[in-house]
Amino acid sequence: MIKEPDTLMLVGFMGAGKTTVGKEIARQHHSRFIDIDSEIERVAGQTIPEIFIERGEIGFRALETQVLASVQTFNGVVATGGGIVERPENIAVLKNSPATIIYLHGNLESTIGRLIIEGQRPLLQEKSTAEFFALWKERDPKYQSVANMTVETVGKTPARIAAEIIALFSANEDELALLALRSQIDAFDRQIFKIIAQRLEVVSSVARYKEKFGLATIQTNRMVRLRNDLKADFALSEDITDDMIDAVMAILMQAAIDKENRQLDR
Ligand SMILES: Nc1ncnc2c1ncn2[C@@H]1O[C@H](COP(=O)(O)OP(=O)(O)OP(=O)(O)O)[C@@H](O)[C@H]1O
Ligand SMILES: O=C(O)C1=C[C@@H](O)[C@@H](O)[C@H](O)C1
Ligand SMILES: [Mg+2]
Repeated sequence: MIKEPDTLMLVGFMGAGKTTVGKEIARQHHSRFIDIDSEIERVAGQTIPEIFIERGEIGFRALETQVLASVQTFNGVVATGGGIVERPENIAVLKNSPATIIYLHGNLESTIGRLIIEGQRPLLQEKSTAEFFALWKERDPKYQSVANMTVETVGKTPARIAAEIIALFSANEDELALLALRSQIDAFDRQIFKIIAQRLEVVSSVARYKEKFGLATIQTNRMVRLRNDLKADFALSEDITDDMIDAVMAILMQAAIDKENRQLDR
């Protein structure tokens, strides 16, 4: 299916990284890139916020449908706008498209965080958090329904996501389901290590506290209690065994002790 598509189209919620990752795929793969939002701005001679103000969302969606039709055989990477699945006629175009369509899946928390930093998206300004969440839930199955493959983006850099997508070009049809699952696993691994890094940041503050009050780095009672509490909390899980908790906590605690000792120069 994926084999070096003439047209690779990215869909997903606003802020999922379609523009950023699309440009990165084009850079790494030496292909061309087009962004439907930029094309709309070029055709209209206005920015997206201006189009929303002057023509309303309906006017914007009409332009979007027009531009979507014009990029169906674009030779390269196409980044769509987050609302490309809003109109049923666009969904029909995407379902019948000769393009290979990838859904860049993310999570609401990181997406909203990025969009707030950026501003710019009219729908973000006018919707409450609850409405935004509802929009997310409503669009997710629509992106799934038009995509040939879903790539999980949480915790991954744009360069990593781009490389993952390029690697799909040499995969055969049978491998795609497996690669979609691995895409999720790779995202979890990144999240796990990000949380470990955050845990170690807190360890730094603990070290400063211990220094201030002259406490020992190793608090044996707490280390034992921590493991026992975790074992109790995960007692019903078949996968998180006591042995696993002991092994993982041994690594985390050693990393914490090393960090505290480095920091306190002990
Ligand atoms: N994987 C990522 N990790 C960190 N930041 C990212 C990632 N992907 C995108 N970003 C950042 O998030 C912001 C939004 O990204 P981008 O504009 O590519 O989203 P989009 O999917 O094209 O959104 P829209 O549907 O509104 O066009 C940008 O500031 C970008 O740098
Ligand atoms: O999610 C949406 O509906 C939108 C996303 C952006 O890409 C722009 O197309 C516009 O801000 C609307
Ligand atoms: Mg974009």
